[in-house]
Amino acid sequence: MMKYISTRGNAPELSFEEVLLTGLAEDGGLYVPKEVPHYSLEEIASWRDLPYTELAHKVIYPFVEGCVESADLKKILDEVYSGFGHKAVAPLQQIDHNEYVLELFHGPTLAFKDFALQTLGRLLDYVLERRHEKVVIMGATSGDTGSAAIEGTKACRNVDIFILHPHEKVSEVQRRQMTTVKGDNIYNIAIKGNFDDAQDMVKKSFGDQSFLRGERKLVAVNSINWARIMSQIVYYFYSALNLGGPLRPMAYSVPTGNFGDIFAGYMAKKMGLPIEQLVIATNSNDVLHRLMSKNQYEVRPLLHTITPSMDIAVSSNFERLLFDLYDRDGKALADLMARMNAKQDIVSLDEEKLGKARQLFDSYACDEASTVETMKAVYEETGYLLDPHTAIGVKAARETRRNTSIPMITLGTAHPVKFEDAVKQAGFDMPELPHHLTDLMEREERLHVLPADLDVVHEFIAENTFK
Ligand SMILES: Cc1ncc(COP(=O)(O)O)c(C=O)c1O
Ligand SMILES: N[C@@H](CCOP(=O)(O)O)C(=O)O
Repeated sequence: MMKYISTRGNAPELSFEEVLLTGLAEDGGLYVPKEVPHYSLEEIASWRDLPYTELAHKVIYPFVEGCVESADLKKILDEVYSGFGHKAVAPLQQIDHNEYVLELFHGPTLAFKDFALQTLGRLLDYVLERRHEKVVIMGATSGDTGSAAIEGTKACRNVDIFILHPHEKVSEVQRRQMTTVKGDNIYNIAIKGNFDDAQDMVKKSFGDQSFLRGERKLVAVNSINWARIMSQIVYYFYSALNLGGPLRPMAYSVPTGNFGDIFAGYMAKKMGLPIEQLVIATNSNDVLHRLMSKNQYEVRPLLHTITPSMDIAVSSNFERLLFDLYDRDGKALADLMARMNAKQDIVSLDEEKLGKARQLFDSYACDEASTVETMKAVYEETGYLLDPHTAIGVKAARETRRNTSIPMITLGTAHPVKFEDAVKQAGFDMPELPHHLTDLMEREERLHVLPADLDVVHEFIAENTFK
């Protein structure tokens, strides 16, 4: 059975089931697998003809073995991916010679989050029914995680879900995708603050769960929950196998905020998939690009951009990478994280560790003008409209590419229909909403605007959970 350990080295080892039912570790760290499964090129090559769902089972099962029966996992994955709007689940779109966009927006909420959150919702139901327990979910969103988490868990009988988004800082489609879902167990909280405030409140809540009166566990739906990362690894294998991998290497450019999606790519590489290049593509909230290029970690005030989902300053999953860079030394990492989280000083990494990071990753920060230019350029070249987050990935791919004979795959993280401001700025008409969302703009909304005050939020959650 797979065991999970905390990046800060001072929390109990957990099983998958326990990791699924938590968020941060007791010591404030993030859970990672104690040992990562590794596959030979021959073994990976033998998965070449598998449809997405079967490949997902191959990749995910070792992480959940002992907690989820193989046949039950198969049933869950069949259900999840048969609900996607494209038969290939994650199709590749070619935009130039050896250059591709991996379309990850064919799930119900039109962003890559559906891959993991549809699965996570069903896994939660599976274990909570067995345990006869109810939980409270608290999630922070800069636009996409929220709706995907609500869609993924709305049918769960044993869950109350509270999603915090930054008030007036997500797109209208994103907000409506969250606030129009009907359900007595769904609560949308618009925080008068930014995404980092919301994420900070969620993280602090794991440290002190007294507001749940010892009656409920708190569960995370953000990528601090390992179950999110696990499902996101699959599409790296799927896309590589579709382009001749693992017998030839691939390069990936990943629009990055919380570092979850690109960390999944790093995991795929650790598991044996030949990945030659991983590009961290950021918007003007470029804390990771500044760290990678100048060795200066400095959290600056958050900027509100036309790529709201990437408006994130504290990139949670980077800690999981640092844990590996610091040779899985929990004590060293706890010290480093204390300095990084103090936000008073500019923190530098040990040069040798930074060197390792630079071997693994390139980085690029794309401003709004270049984002819009890239949307226009790719449309002119191919007739294909990118969402602005994906455009950042494409721009970063083109600026940092090391070897043009290796396929470069940008993760297409969302559908452009979610981002009217960017689409209009680039001079395009809005694409139509897909069939299941055609009346989205007429549906009734439900949300609660609250100050960015943790006590007020806890009071609201307790009031509604125990009413
Ligand atoms: C559309 C879109 N692109 C990119 C990202 C960044 O992904 P990550 O936070 O996993 O780095 C997000 C949000 O997380 C997103 O919603
Ligand atoms: N970009 C996300 C922010 C949260 O990231 P997560 O992957 O950790 O859930 C969003 O759109 O909500």
